[in-house]
Amino acid sequence: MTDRITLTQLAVTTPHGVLAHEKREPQRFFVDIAIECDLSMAGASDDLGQTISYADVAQDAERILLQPPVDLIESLAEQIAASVLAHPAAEAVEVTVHKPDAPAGVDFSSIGLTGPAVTVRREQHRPVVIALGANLGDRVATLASAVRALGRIDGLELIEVSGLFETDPVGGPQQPDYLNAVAVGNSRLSPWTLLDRLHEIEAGRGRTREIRWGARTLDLDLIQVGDPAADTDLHFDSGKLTLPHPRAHERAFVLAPWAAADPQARLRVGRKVVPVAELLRVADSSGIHIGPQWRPW
Ligand SMILES: Nc1ncnc2c1ncn2[C@@H]1O[C@H](COP(=O)(O)OP(=O)(O)OP(=O)(O)O)[C@@H](O)[C@H]1O
Ligand SMILES: Nc1nc2c(c(=O)[nH]1)N=C(CO)CN2
Repeated sequence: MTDRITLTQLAVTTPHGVLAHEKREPQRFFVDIAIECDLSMAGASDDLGQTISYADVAQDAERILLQPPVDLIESLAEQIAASVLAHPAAEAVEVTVHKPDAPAGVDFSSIGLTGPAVTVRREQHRPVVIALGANLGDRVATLASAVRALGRIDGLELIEVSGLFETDPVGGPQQPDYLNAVAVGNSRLSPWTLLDRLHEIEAGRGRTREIRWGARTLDLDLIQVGDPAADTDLHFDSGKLTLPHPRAHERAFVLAPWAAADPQARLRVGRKVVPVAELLRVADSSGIHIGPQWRPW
C-alpha cells in the first residue's frame, strides 16, 4: 500500500535513558510516524471513520513518551508502533525516535535534527477467517478458482482451506443446495480493503445481488479478523462491514467447515469467546453433509 499518513517531529521533553541522570532529567525526544493504509475510501467519502485520526495517533505516542522512564528508544519505538497497529485500518507503520541531546561522549552537528535515532517498521499480521459458498453453476470449479484468487491477494496468506460441505439452503427463496467451505489465514490488509477484494473475486465469478439470501454463483463472507482468544479481534458494525460476521455463530454451514479447517478456532459471541466446536454442537446441523473431495490449492 503506497498511501501514507505521516506525523513528523512530534516533540516531547521527558526523562528516558540507560544512565541514572537521564531517568531524572528530562531531555528532548522527537518522533516521526509513517502509517501505510488505504486512504481511497476516506478520500471518496470524507468520513473520518474510514481512516485513522492523526490526532489519536499523536496523543497515543505522546502518552507513551510520558510514561515512567525506560532505558531504550527501541522500547519507545516498539510501543508506538504497536499502538498504531491497533487501528484496524493500519497495514504497516514506520516509527523513528530521535534523541538529539543523548549523552554519547561526542559532539553532533548543531544543524538540523542530529544525534542518535532508531527506526522500526512493523506490519499488520491478523488472523482472518473467510467463508465460501456457491449454489449455482459448476460449484466446485467456482469455489476452487475463488480459493486460487484468494491465494493471489497481495497481503493475504492462506494457511488452511477446509473440505467441501454439501448444505441445505438456510433462509431465502427455494434454491439449490450449497457447497460451503472456510479458508483461514493471516492478513496485513484493513478489513474494508479485504472485503473489497472479496467482492472483486465474487464479481469476477458472476455474482449478482438481487434477492436477499438468494441463489448465487459465489459468496465470500469475512467471518472474523484478529484473535478473540488474545482479545485482538476486531468487533464493530460500520454499516458496510460488521465483525465478527453477525450470523456466523448460528450457521452450521460456516461452523462445520471452520472447525474442520481449525479445530481450535474461537468466535466472539456477544461478550463471550466460545470455541467454534462448541457452537457447532448446539447449531442445527441436520442439513450439513460431507461434500465432494477437492484439493483447491
Ligand atoms: N462480515 C461481513 N462479510 C461480508 N459482507 C458483510 C459483512 N458485514 C457486512 N457485510 C455487508 O453485507 C452486504 C451483503 O453481503 P452479501 O450479499 O454477501 O449477503 P448475504 O451473503 O446474502 O447474506 P449474509 O450477510 O446473511 O451472509 C455486503 O455488501 C457487505 O457490505
Ligand atoms: N446452506 C447455505 N445456506 C445459505 C448460505 C450458504 O452459504 N449456505 N448463504 C446464505 C447467505 O450468505 C444464506 N443461506
